[in-house]
Amino acid sequence: MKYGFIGCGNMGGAVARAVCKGAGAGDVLLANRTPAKAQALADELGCACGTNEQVASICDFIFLGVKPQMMEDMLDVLAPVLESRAESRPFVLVTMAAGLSMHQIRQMAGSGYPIIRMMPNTPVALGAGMIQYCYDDVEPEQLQEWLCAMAPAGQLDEVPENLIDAASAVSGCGPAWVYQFIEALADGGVAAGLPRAKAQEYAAQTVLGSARMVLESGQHPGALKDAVCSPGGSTIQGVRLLEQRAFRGAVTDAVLAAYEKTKELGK
Ligand SMILES: NC(=O)C1=CN([C@@H]2O[C@H](COP(=O)(O)OP(=O)(O)OC[C@H]3O[C@@H](n4cnc5c(N)ncnc54)[C@H](OP(=O)(O)O)[C@@H]3O)[C@@H](O)[C@H]2O)C=CC1
Ligand SMILES: O=C(O)[C@@H]1CCC=N1
Repeated sequence: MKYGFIGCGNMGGAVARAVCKGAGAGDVLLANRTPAKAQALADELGCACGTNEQVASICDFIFLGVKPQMMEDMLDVLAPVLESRAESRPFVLVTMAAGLSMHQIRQMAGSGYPIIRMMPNTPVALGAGMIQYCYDDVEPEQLQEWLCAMAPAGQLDEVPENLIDAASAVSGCGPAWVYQFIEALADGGVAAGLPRAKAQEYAAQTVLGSARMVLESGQHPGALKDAVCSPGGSTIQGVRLLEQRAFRGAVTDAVLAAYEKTKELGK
C-alpha cells in the first residue's frame, strides 16, 4: 500500500510523520505546493517526495492536507488524473479539512470515490493525537490498513459524520486553547517569581498529569477539582476568581464560536 500526502504543513506533516511509523517510510510519498517543505520532511522521515500528480496517480491512500479554502482548486487539477486510474487502480481519498463534508470533497474530486474523513489534532506529531473519523464506500480491508497506518498517530474514534464538526471544535482546535492556558499558567508563575523555564515545565506537566487523571481515574473533572481545594485553602481562592471571570463559560463559548465557524467553512 502506498500512502501519499498532498499538503505537508502543520497537520498533513504531523499525520505523515505518524504514517511513516505505522506503514513504513518506504511506502510514503509527500507533495507540497512549496516542494522544499516536502523535501525537508521527506529527508527527515526517510520517505519519498514527489508532485501532487504523482501522489494522485500512484497512491492507494491520498491524504488531502491543504486548507479547506484551497481544496477545490487543488482537486480540480487532479480530477482527470483520479478519473483515469479509478477503474484500474482504486484508491481512497483521506480528507482532514475542517468543515468540508465527504460529499463536498467527492464533488470537488469529480466522482463518488471511496473516502475517509478524519479530524486529527497537532499532538498527532507525538503519537498523542485525538482523531475522529468516518468513511464511505471503503472496503473493510482498506479500513483496516488505514487504521494500522494511523495507529501511531494516537487515539482514533469512529463517529458519524454529523459529529465531526463538533469534535473538531473540541479536539481539533482545543490544543491552541490548552497552549494559551499553559502560557498563562506559566506567566502567573513568573509573576510570582519563578524562572520562565521552570514555570513552563511546571505548567505543562500539570496539564499533562491532570489530563491523565481525568482519563485514567474515570472521575468527573469537578470531583478532581474538589480534591485539590482544601477548605479555607489557596486553590479555592483561584477557583473563585476564575468563576468571577467566567472562565468555564468563556471556554464553552470558544468551542461554540469555533463550531459555528467550522460549519461556515462548509457553506
Ligand atoms: N492545524 C491544525 O491543528 C488542524 C488542521 N486541520 C486541517 O488540516 C488541513 C491543513 O491545515 P494546516 O496543516 O494547519 O495548514 P498549513 O497551512 O500548515 O498546511 C497546508 C499545506 O498545504 C500546502 N498546499 C497549499 N496548496 C497546495 C496545493 N495546491 N498543492 C499542494 N500543497 C498545497 C501548503 O504549502 P506551502 O508550503 O506552499 O504553504 C502547506 O504546506 C486543513 O484542511 C485544516 O482544516 C485539521 C485539524 C487540525
Ligand atoms: O483552525 C484551523 O484551521 C484548524 C481546523 C481544526 C483545528 N484547527
